[in-house]
Amino acid sequence: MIYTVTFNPSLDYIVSVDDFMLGRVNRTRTEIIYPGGKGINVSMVLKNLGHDSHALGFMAGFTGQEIVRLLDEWGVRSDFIRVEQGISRINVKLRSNEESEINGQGPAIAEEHIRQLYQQLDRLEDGDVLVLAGSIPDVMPDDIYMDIMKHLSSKKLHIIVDATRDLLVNVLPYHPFLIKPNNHELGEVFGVELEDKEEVFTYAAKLQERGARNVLVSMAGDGAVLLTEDGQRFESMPPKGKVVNSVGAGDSMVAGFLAGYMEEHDYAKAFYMGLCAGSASAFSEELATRDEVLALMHSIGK
Ligand SMILES: Nc1ncnc2c1ncn2[C@@H]1O[C@H](COP(=O)(O)OP(=O)(O)OP(=O)(O)O)[C@@H](O)[C@H]1O
Ligand SMILES: O=P(O)(O)OC[C@@]1(O)O[C@H](CO)[C@@H](O)[C@@H]1O
Repeated sequence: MIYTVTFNPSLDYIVSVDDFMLGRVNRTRTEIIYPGGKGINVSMVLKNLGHDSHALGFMAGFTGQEIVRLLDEWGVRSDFIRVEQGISRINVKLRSNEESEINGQGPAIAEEHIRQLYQQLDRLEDGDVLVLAGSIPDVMPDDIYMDIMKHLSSKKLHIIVDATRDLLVNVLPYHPFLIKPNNHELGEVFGVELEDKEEVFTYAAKLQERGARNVLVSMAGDGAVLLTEDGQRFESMPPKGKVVNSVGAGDSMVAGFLAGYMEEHDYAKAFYMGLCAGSASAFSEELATRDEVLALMHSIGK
């Protein structure tokens, strides 16, 4: 079974505004609400790709209830731990001449809630996949993903981590199966700005030296690169298309990679399916569907 954990789910309020102006009353042209948070997006795209998963994490208040309801409607099984205080975030995604985002902090999670998560994770079995994705509420220590990996280290799991800075770096000694920073997040770890693919490979290799098994680095409109544990290197520009809504493109890439890997245990298939799932989400209002992903793979000869 695949499990995703989203510590900090959200309702994504995606609005488009023509010529947004700071300091003025702006009116939306379109508005839509989706359940969000990185692990949740991974679960939703996996569902679209034909793979069931179990979404775990924490939720609070009326927004939390709505996230669970929307996931249920999507056909994603979830078992979120309810936090009594505060509400799950509403993250604002503004589409105008540029894309801007305001992401909330999320409710505080108490020791007791973490204990409940550990109880759920103790049910994982050898061969299961665990996706730890997204930010954690501000008040939490940034070694929580590491602690979870340490706790589960006696099991043979495939653990995927999509996080930034210390939250990501701390897990490396526990050999995550896959990490997926974007090029800016990878650069941030080393205090450099990375645009060029060769440089990205160099720094991805440094994360492998520190313990990551496979390193997938997304580069938005410039595609992605992958360094595998068996020494293969893949790089590609994305398929062609018009960007409509890139929220969740990175999560779609993680879901596509996972689906491709599970279907054929082949890194090439995983890489291209990840790449095209990212682009398919970026090219449509909603998250990628299987047909869209396969059509884009076909368009690049994969
Ligand atoms: N403008 C674009 N054109 C084509 N493909 C894109 C574009 N933006 C994203 N993608 C696809 O999605 C993948 C992931 O995108 P990106 O690098 O933006 O991830 P991310 O920064 O983790 O995104 P997010 O945090 O919004 O989920 C890219 O590698 C690419 O395949
Ligand atoms: O604040 P975080 O946890 O880093 O990111 C949260 C978020 O921006 O990530 C998803 C897109 O990747 C959105 O659904 C969600 O709003």
